[in-house]
Amino acid sequence: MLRIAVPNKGSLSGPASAMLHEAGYQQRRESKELRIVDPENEVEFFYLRPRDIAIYVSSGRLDIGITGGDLLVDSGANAEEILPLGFARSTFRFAGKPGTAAGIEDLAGLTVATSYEGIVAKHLADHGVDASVVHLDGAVETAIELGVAEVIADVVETGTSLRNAGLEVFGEPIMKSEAIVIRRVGAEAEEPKVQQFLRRLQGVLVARTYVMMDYDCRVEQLEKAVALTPGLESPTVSPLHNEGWVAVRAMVPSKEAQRIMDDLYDIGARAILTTAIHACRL
Ligand SMILES: Nc1ncnc2c1ncn2[C@@H]1O[C@H](COP(=O)(O)OP(=O)(O)OP(=O)(O)O)[C@@H](O)[C@H]1O
Ligand SMILES: O=P(O)(O)OC[C@H]1O[C@H](OP(=O)(O)OP(=O)(O)O)[C@H](O)[C@@H]1O
Ligand SMILES: [Mg+2]
Repeated sequence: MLRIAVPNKGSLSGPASAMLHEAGYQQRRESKELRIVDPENEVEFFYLRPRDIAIYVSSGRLDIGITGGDLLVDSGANAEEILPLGFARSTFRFAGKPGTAAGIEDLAGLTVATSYEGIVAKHLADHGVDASVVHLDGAVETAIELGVAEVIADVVETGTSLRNAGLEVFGEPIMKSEAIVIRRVGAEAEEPKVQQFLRRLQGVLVARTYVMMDYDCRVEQLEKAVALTPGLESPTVSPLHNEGWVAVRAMVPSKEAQRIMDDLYDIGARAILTTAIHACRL
């Protein structure tokens, strides 16, 4: 049975469970459940603190985990990313009161408050900057106002939390992060159950980012049309009853669907339809 760690709280928890559900796995019904077995799919899910997931996975007792890229780096655990999941996207940045610092080189002798001590200490060391790091569990934006630190390093998504605290980011982003699937470094890469799990999640990612597009066009316009809708491998082209016309079917990125429909219309394609993809295996 495949043993998988899933975040039990925070920003990663809801989207991770939703994605697993979409991939056909049973998920817990109540937020207090710590583990559930999905016998049909031969998978056991363990609901753990996002911060602890890389540690469990690196121990080898759990096969796979879903966590944040930043949390993996912060943990220093012997685990690696095997699939990016496209949600919980954020950057990790330094911030302070306006005028405090312009870049990492200005941090020498200052104190940085963060919940991600592993990332920050390594980043400072890599840049040869001698600053102190104080660990706080959360709400680090308040640390400056309360005199615990001059600077913070934290997750930034919209920047609202920083603005509300009167703080500004400075310097280069320390890292980018998103939700990822991780495995222990050195684990058997070709394990069929793991591969099947990854294919299912990839299917969800594709179904979320692509739509199916169908249209009719004149044979003379086919080359131009196919250039607009190359599909993942190659589009399906079928003859129509009316001579000189073909029907074309291809997957296109959902974000570009409207523009592609306009462009197809302009070259004479008609009956242009898009339909949602509910699931897929590439
Ligand atoms: N506002 C946000 N937008 C996007 N991703 C976020 C946001 N806040 C945290 N994350 C991501 O979620 C992960 C942090 O998980 P965590 O469970 O600590 O979230 P949390 O919401 O801060 O919960 P907690 O209350 O335990 O601090 C990290 O990978 C981080 O990049
Ligand atoms: O840029 P924003 O969109 O404002 O998002 C970033 C904020 O979200 C997270 O906080 P969270 O709500 O998890 O609280 P915490 O600090 O207690 O972890 C993070 O620590 C930042 O404070
Ligand atoms: Mg948090």
